[in-house]
Amino acid sequence: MKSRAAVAWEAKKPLTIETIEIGGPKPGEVLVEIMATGVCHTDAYTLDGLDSEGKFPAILGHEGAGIVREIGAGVTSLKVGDHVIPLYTPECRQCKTCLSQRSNLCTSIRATQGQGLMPDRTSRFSCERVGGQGGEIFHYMGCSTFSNFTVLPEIALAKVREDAPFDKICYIGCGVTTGIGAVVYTGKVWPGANVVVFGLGGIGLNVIQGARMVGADKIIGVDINPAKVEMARKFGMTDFINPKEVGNDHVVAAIQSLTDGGADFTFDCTGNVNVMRQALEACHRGWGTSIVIGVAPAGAEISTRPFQLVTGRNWRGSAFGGARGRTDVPKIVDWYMEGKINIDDLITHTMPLDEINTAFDLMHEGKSIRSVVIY
Ligand SMILES: NC(=O)c1ccc[n+]([C@@H]2O[C@H](COP(=O)([O-])OP(=O)(O)OC[C@H]3O[C@@H](n4cnc5c(N)ncnc54)[C@H](O)[C@@H]3O)[C@@H](O)[C@H]2O)c1
Ligand SMILES: [Zn+2]
Ligand SMILES: [Zn+2]
Repeated sequence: MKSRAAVAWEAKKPLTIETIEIGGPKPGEVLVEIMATGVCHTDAYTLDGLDSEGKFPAILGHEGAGIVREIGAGVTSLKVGDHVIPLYTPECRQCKTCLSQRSNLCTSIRATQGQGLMPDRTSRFSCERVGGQGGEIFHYMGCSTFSNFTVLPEIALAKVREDAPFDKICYIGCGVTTGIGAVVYTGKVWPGANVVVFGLGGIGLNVIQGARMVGADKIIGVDINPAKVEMARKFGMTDFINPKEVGNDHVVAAIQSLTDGGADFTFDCTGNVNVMRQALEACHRGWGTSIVIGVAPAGAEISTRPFQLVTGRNWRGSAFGGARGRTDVPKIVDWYMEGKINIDDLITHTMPLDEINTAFDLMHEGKSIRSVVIY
């Protein structure tokens, strides 16, 4: 069948809208009509050529929501008409990691997903404009939500309730779950905890509302851009520190004085390795935990004095918020529908597929929190 898609032909070039050919779902696969997709920093990172594994031509996009239109042989957990959110972190419930219940990093299709291919090592996408054999276009993060129709393995789709609006819940496919999940699943933040969030962009705001949802006491935001304060307060931030005002060397001391010695939990949502160090050192001696969410530039390294760890601080990371996609994503959709979390105010821009390059411009100019393409 044919589909409209935004194709990334090479790094640092705008996407172009093409009519592509899609192969039907093979055994264990599902054809999904994407109804809406967010545009995330990770898409921009790959399009900017910063992702060493990035492959071109590709159909980017990993933050979608849509409807099952066709199922391949052997698919049992989904049927035509189901509403779904694609998962770049699948949940097979059979691999060593899934069975361990200790991590969400399912390994079942990791190798082929990283190569831009389906589990049988082929692509379902092709386009006449591509030269070479078959005219193949690569998949991206196993999702490729910048195509109106896409094919995913059954284990990479979360089935969600049908009354939830696609143009909002698509954001649960990455940003919302990354931030809220880091609080709920990775950190297991307790009621009354003091929490510090470094970086008040889309991810940081979701950490803040996750902390509020679980009943954190102080929720301290740290950002070099004071324009972020108003929105952060709306989402639950109680205190704000601007490193440019207190002095970068005094950020840790400022946090210690607000939290009676150090935070129970800190979250890096900047991707800056110097900030990651501050976030660790701002943790309370004996038990404080710092969780790295931000993605650092290729080759960057973190450092601190080992004494920080000897004296009981914990340094952890979180991918996709530690959420097990098929199990936890439907619950997060419920939290949205029940009014426990706010997604509407984070979606600052919407546009049709033809204007998808505008979403990247708005992101680079810092004008959007999240742009959503509606098909
Ligand atoms: N781990 C995951 O699964 C995952 C998933 C999605 C995104 N991410 C990463 O999360 C990070 C945040 O994403 P986002 O969409 O919120 O980005 P964003 O650019 O919208 O927000 C970053 C914020 O950090 C602030 N900031 C920058 N330097 C700072 C500093 N030195 N001190 C304090 N604040 C500073 C900026 O002013 C901005 O408000 C990115 O690195 C992104 O790649 C991780
Ligand atoms: Zn993302
Ligand atoms: Zn698995």
